[in-house]
Amino acid sequence: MKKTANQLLVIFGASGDLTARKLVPSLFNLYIARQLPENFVVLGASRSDMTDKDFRNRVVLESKYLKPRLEDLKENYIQGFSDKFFYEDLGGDYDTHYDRLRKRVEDLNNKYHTEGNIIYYLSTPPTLYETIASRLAEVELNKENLGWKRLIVEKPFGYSLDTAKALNNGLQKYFSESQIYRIDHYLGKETVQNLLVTRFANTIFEPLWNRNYIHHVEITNAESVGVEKRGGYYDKSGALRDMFQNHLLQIVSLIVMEPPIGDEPEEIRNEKVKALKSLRIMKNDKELHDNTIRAQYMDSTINGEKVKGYRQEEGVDKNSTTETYAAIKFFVDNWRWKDVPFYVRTAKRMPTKVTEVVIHFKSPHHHIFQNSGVNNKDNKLIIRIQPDEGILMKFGVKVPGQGFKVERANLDFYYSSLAQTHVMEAYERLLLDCMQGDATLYARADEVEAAWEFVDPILKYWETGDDVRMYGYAAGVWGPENADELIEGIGYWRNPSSNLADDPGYCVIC
Ligand SMILES: NC(=O)C1=CN([C@@H]2O[C@H](COP(=O)(O)OP(=O)(O)OC[C@H]3O[C@@H](n4cnc5c(N)ncnc54)[C@H](OP(=O)(O)O)[C@@H]3O)[C@@H](O)[C@H]2O)C=CC1
Ligand SMILES: O=C1O[C@H](COP(=O)(O)O)[C@@H](O)[C@H](O)[C@H]1O
Repeated sequence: MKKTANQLLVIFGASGDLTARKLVPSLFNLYIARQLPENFVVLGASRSDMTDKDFRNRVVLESKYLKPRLEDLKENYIQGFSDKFFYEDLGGDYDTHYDRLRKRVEDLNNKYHTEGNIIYYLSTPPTLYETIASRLAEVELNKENLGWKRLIVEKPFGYSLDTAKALNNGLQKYFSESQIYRIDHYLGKETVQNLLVTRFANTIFEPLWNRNYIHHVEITNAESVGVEKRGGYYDKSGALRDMFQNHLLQIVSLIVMEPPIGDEPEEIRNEKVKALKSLRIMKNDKELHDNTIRAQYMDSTINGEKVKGYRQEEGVDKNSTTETYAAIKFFVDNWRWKDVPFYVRTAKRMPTKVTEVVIHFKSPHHHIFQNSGVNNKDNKLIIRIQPDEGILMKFGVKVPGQGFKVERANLDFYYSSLAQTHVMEAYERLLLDCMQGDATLYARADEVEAAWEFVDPILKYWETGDDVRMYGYAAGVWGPENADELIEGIGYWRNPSSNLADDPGYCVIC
């Protein structure tokens, strides 16, 4: 196990949803698992007027989100954990009181022997990221003369290519790139990391992982929920910015990348950047029109319950043109992937919550048996990112009896079968990595910018292009019917609810 140095974690936006729902519960799990360093304290900072005691009550003692894996351990650990939390009020706009913050940091450091090592976690609205970095620098809280300093930056990282570049430049004025950790919680998921192991630790997959054997790649990210209480944020973002630009392109980069020399952070990140830079950028309206589909969910009844349409959600403009569904077809311009289409879709209000990667292999080039290679019976490798994390391989077997009738069989691996292995939550894993100075699972500046380069023309086209359509789909179905037209020659996306049948099983919107 790697060593974790003594340190202080300063959370900006400490009164917010993310702190309570994800960050503190993850720290609690690390605490119970004895993975926090011996000397470790948390200083929360935000606009709200709170004492240390109020903050402890809010995020620890009275929190409904602290649910350790072994519930009966909670009572034994919660008081000790809570004693590690402190709070500093930063006033109205995160712009002032940094002398006071510095004094508090120094006092905590001296009292709790955290050796000058500090992580600053920016969990505020993104408009404040640069302000906070600059104010920290003004009071020299970015200096590494005593202990290291790291800055974790939450998503969204920019709103477009230009704003992402501006943010990178802004932060890099005060913190060096090696100090900046851009979080993407999908990279903290075990199954996303396992993409690398599946590819590069098995001789049975990597030789086939190219245009000679792969027909197309399909990625689905579906959520059954709508925008819930985040309508205000989501309406300014949409599916492409919220999920595709970051989480899904990270998955794409792990599928597309060349083998890294080793498992050092920069070796892996260099290959991911190369992969993202090889995505073919769509240049003209025709390409953008033919290869992208956007849609919004409409009101519907799911399991007898009435469900609002997107435009009726709280915080959403009644005439909103923000997409809750995005499906994109694209190509990767390099030696390995030439002419292999990638199909990626992400959406809210789908029939189920699922994220999966499907590698569709080519048909055998000569069909000896009657029905091999027909009715979509080609080999598939299905990597289930969530839920039921695991890997499913579909291959042809002979149907018992006379003749050579081919049917498809499954080889199925579930992560849960590794019973004694505890799978860390994404935020737990990512926080621990940053505490240990491992940036492998964080996005680098050029990686984020390369992802925006690909997404920017699509966003611009959707915002201002001619003949751009916004389709509707009833909440609870697999998106608009015409999204199937994107998939040439196959005619429909895989139905991820079913591992056995590949029939579309779609509801068509009236
Ligand atoms: N919540 C989530 O599930 C996820 C959140 N994120 C990102 O994490 C960050 C934090 O998210 P979340 O906790 O949900 O956000 P919240 O809206 O809950 O706000 C976080 C903090 O920011 C402060 N704040 C809110 N609005 C303003 C403002 N206009 N000016 C100054 N301070 C403000 C609040 O301080 P106070 O209340 O004290 O005034 C609060 O402490 C965001 O960048 C978000 O995009 C990323 C992934 C998931
Ligand atoms: O970043 C985000 O991710 C969640 C989905 O995360 P998951 O781990 O539950 O798959 C999504 O709901 C949210 O809109 C987005 O901001």
